[in-house]
Amino acid sequence: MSLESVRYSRGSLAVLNQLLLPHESRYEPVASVKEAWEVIRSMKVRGAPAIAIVGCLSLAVELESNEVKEKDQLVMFILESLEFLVTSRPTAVNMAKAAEQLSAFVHQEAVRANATSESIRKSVIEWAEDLLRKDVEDNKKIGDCGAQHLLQKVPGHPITILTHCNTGSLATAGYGTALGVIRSLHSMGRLAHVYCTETRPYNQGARLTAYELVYEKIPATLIADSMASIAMKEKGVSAVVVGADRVVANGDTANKVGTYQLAIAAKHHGIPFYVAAPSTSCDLRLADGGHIVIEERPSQELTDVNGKRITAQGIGVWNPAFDVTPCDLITGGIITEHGVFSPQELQAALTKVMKEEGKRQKHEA
Ligand SMILES: CSC[C@H]1O[C@H](OP(=O)(O)O)[C@H](O)[C@@H]1O
Repeated sequence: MSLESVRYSRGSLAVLNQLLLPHESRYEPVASVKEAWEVIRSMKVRGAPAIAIVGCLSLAVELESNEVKEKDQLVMFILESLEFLVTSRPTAVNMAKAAEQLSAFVHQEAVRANATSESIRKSVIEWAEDLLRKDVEDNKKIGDCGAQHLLQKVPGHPITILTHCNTGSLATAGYGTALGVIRSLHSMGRLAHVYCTETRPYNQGARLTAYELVYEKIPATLIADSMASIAMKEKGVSAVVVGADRVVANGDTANKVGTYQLAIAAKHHGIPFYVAAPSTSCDLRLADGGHIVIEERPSQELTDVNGKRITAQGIGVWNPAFDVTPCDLITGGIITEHGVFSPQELQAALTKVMKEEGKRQKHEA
């Protein structure tokens, strides 16, 4: 069994088919951008960071294996491929952000003196490989920084966490975001227990998070989504920590559907509510959550269980894959690889980091 969402070496990419977990651990090859689009759309691969990583690595694999194109043709192929990958799923920002950054990078590379098809092809492959490496580094920083923050701010140790959906190694390149905080607390010996919600209708919690927690022998209990409020009331939950698909400028956060009601329940019980997200999941171009496109998925995900219909024909179905938690309900803060910020602090903090990063890159160029 494995917890790696992707297996990559230059010229070769395989993804763990998460639709089969926890019963079967099957890696499926992805040899092209088109195949990546399919595995993302079908949710064989899911999770905001993992979507961007698989998308960009699929381009790298296709560039590695195809004959080298003429320079202008190559640039056009790369730009069109990235544009296509962004259409696979609209709510998580990571793929769109990576596509925008990689497109700008390709334009820069293409106008360098002595730029060739080969130099462009190689630099794009290396960019995609850097994304994979950096995600694991970011997640470990999120985990440790979030754990330290919780130990300082949250009363009552060891700590009990309630989390939603799957934000672990199966949603990222490894370690995870909210589940990264849980991993870090566990490795410090300061985690009492985890309550993970089943997360209907895809069951990321029941099928994926429970699998990760059992795999690493982290003490945890699975609850139905409907049990979250009573768990907060009766199970000594110290904090709620969830992931994110898109955190916008004012701190409003799109995450798996059901997150919004967890934040409302946490507020009612006086339990701090945290979002754990890398800066790659932050979109400062959107002022507030009202601008986030919410993906609606096929009705069969609600009407069927294991391929068998459980509801009457003719019933209407609404299946939004995400909801938006307003920033005022994110009472604990937003845990990033750069530190923990209140929703009000986030935009200035990330803008400062981006400026410093820009200066560093200019200095290195
Ligand atoms: C590491 S954040 C993962 C994030 O993505 C999940 O959505 P999906 O399973 O539909 O891709 C969920 O919202 C998680 O919080």
